[in-house]
Amino acid sequence: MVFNSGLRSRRRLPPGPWRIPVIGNLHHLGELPHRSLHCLAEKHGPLMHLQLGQIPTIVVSSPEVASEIMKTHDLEFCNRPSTAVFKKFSYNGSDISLSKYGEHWRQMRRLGTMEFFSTKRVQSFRNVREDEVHVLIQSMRRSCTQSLVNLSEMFLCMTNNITCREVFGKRFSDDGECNRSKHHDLVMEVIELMGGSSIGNFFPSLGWLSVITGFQAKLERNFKKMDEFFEREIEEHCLSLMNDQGHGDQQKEDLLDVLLKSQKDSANLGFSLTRDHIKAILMDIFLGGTDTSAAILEWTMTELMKFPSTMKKAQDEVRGIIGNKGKVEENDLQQLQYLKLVICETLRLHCIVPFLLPRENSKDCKVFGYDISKNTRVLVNAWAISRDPKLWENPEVFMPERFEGSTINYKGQHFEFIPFGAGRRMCPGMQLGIVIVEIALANILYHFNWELPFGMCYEDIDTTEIFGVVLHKKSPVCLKAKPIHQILQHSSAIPFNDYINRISASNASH
Ligand code: HEM
Repeated sequence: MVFNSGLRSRRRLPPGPWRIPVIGNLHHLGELPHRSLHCLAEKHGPLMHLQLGQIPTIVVSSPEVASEIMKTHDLEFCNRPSTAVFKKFSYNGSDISLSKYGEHWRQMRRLGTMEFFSTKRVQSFRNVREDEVHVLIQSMRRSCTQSLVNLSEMFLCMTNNITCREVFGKRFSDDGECNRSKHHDLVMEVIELMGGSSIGNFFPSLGWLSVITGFQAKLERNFKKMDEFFEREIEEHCLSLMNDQGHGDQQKEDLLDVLLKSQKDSANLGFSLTRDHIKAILMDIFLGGTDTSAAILEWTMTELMKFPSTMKKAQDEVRGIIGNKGKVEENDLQQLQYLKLVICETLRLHCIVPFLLPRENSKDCKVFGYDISKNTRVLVNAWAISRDPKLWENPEVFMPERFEGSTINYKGQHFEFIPFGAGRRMCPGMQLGIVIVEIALANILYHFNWELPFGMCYEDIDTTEIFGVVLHKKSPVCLKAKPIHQILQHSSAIPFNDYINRISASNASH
């Protein structure tokens, strides 16, 4: 079924409109023919028109057009589309990430920027992150004696625990291990639903079919559980604030404390913050903060295992700088310049939010000479842009050195590399997410040597990507961990640096 393109033909969009048979592909965004989109982009240029069901959509695959959309015409293109799933989980557009552009979004984004994404706030959670990384390292130590370490699973648990502590001031898996809690599973189900696609996303007039397929019921069930979880925590926090057991100390405040205080202080805030607004922001933080950092860690370890000399260089750096201090702390991160390049390269090669979040234009406009009608959906294919051979030398190769001395960074100024998006709707949680990745990665490289499971060689490492809102690895990263300090204990006569050299040499000989 093909509908009117919605694009006026004064200058036709090459090569379109492409009509993707979405009916056969409704289950999951991951099944959208992403790789073929990449090929089409290569063949047909930087701007492609697709007709996804009833929704006119353009896919942007070049930095020039991305810059037109997210810089020159940012104001016209900074709306988010409204789908059934987005509406539900954003409490009808009450949040930051999925709300329509306008006064409400501006107020919420300002509140976020001032109160929870600021450098000061990010630093106030330093202890939380360092504690949870310590828990991660201890859990890895315990599990590595018996079996392979499932890093994918542990990274997710760690990021979920960090988010819970930042938001609610407590951990939900209280056994002191890096384990799953029931909230963890719930968050993962919701993220999957967000990445999935119901028929209503592409054929709004057929939205009722979601009831028959069971999608609607699943949506309602998960939303209800998440909402009940938030309600319980809000009630508990309100009670403790009423009893004046709120911490008072800004260093110890959790994000829900901050939101509840802002709600009380609505005169200063300039608008009234409702309970739905608060729950919508909590949803943003859970969905934005959990899966993304875990996926970056998962891909970084995969690439480091594929490139042992890069692994050695990163380990040498961290061990050389930290010496026998026993752990990496956040104060040390500034010195770990190579580690930062490694993370940049992971973000380039495995763009974690491959299509960014979808945008929509609020009025008719002209981009690169093409007329684009109001309400056209825009997907920026940041994944394809950061692997484009016209922009990157050997784009499929993991090579952190390419960023050495380069002015290109991920802060939204360089459109060939936009893993956090750009413009008004750029990710505000970048700092919060990156510091988790840095501190966790630095510590796992410092504390362990990593080996592939017995009988496996580097060519066997699976790098198949699963496309959802977040780009995951098809198979989990399971590795053999050799704790450095155990080796040290067994031969205490040899100085630490000799050990480091010896261990690094054994790593390099792989
Ligand atoms: C570290 C990994 C992360 C990555 C790769 C990432 C990526 C993104 C991307 C690509 C967007 C869409 C930008 C656009 O449309 O131009 C986005 C938006 C957003 N992210 Fe992140 N993000 C990360 C971490 C976080 C964290 C930790 C939080 C919150 C705790 C967060 C909260 C948000 C919010 C609220 C938005 C919506 C902004 C708006 O629409 O105004 N993100 N993120």
